Amino acid sequence: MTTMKLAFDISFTHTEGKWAAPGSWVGADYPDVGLFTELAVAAERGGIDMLFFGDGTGIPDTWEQSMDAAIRYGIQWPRQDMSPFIAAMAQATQHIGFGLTYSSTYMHPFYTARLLNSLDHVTKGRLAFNVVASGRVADAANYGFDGLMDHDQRYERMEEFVSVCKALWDSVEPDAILRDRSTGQFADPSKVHRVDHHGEFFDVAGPLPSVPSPQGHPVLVQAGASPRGIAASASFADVVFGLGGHLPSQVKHRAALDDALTAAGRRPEDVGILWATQVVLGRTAAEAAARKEEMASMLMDDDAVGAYLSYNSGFDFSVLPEKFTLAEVAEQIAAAQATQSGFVQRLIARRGDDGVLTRTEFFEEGWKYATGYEQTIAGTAEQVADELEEQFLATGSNGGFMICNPQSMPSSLYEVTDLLVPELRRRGLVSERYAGTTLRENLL
Ligand SMILES: Cc1cc2nc3c(=O)[nH]c(=O)nc-3n(C[C@H](O)[C@H](O)[C@H](O)COP(=O)(O)O)c2cc1C
Repeated sequence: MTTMKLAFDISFTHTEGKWAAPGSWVGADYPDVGLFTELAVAAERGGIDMLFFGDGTGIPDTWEQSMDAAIRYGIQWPRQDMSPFIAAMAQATQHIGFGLTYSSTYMHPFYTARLLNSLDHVTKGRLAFNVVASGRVADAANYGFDGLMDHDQRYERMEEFVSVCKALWDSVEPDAILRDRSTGQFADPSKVHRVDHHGEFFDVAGPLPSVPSPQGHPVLVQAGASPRGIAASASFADVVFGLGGHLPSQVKHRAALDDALTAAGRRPEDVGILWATQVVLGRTAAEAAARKEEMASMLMDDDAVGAYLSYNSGFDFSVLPEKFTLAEVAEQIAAAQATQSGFVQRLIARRGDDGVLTRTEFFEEGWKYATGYEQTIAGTAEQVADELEEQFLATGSNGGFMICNPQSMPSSLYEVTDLLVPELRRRGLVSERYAGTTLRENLL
């Protein structure tokens, strides 16, 4: 049987009030590298295939065009560049992989390809690159853009970005380095090639001034969920990061990806989806249910919720009237070239798009979305495993789960490694040990 892969997204261990949650950041403050290293060691001991870090570089300021709410409440901010942290975590571990995010909308492929090549060396072949098409205005302003690039153009740029990275990673052939002490020849010039790329977005000469890394190319991850985003996944992703928590949407996403892969001349069975999934585990169902309720009870101010939603959608929800329909909001979001997936689409999937909603209802739903309350699977290890098994089977047993948004760290990780993983292993759903030495061998 194909086994389920397990990744753990620890991008947000400290934002949205989680820095102060019981059991969180005990004895350490974000971004203490010691706690991250402790997490990596514990995740590896518990059989997690990959620790994952999303990224965003702006302070949310879409809400009322101000960053005050985000700073006051610690909404999606602060965020470190995780690459040096991954280098540290890799030194304390041997098997677990690391997923690092950079934006193809703002970064340059030469710099990125070179950095990721070095990280693949430092991790000994345990690196994944999550390529994102940033849909956040606050990020744009850091890179000299005064607004968002057109939605589909972000994906045109992403595809070119990735093809340049791949050409650079291939520009030094795996056997180009000779290190022949007897002749003094270091490398074979016939195996090092210029790239000479001239495209719509980038001009890059190459080659990469680097030694080929253990994986050659890091594992490529992509998360776009719109039709154009899925087409981009189909063109290059090794594994897709998909929104979980709503099985009918997941089944649709899987089918759309399969069609896009076939159209791109690739085999659907070669590209798994890791479903973003939130879990709360308890030794009893009642304990888990009570802990899930704690998530929603830690109520945040409307400003904090608005800062979160507006940043992630690229749309200022403070302009909403007292009453509106979701169809009207979705239309305004599309007109603003903001993301076409996420909270509003999720709400439409649940409630339809023609019912009237008040602002208060919208922000209550928004807080549940921000905390992941609605889609959190709470229960004993057996109950959570039942749910994951059902989702895995219904989506083609291809990929696995990205456990996201832990309530508190490190305690939420220990619940997964100590309660859930043993149950999934007992069912033969998760393998007993790492299959190989590189992330590509373990995750794909
Ligand atoms: C599961 C998931 C994770 C994402 N992670 C990030 C991230 O870490 N940083 C970021 O800038 N964008 C992230 N995105 C945003 C996507 O890269 C993309 O911009 C967004 O989904 C809009 O594209 P779409 O309309 O094709 O979905 C994520 C999206 C999804 C669905």
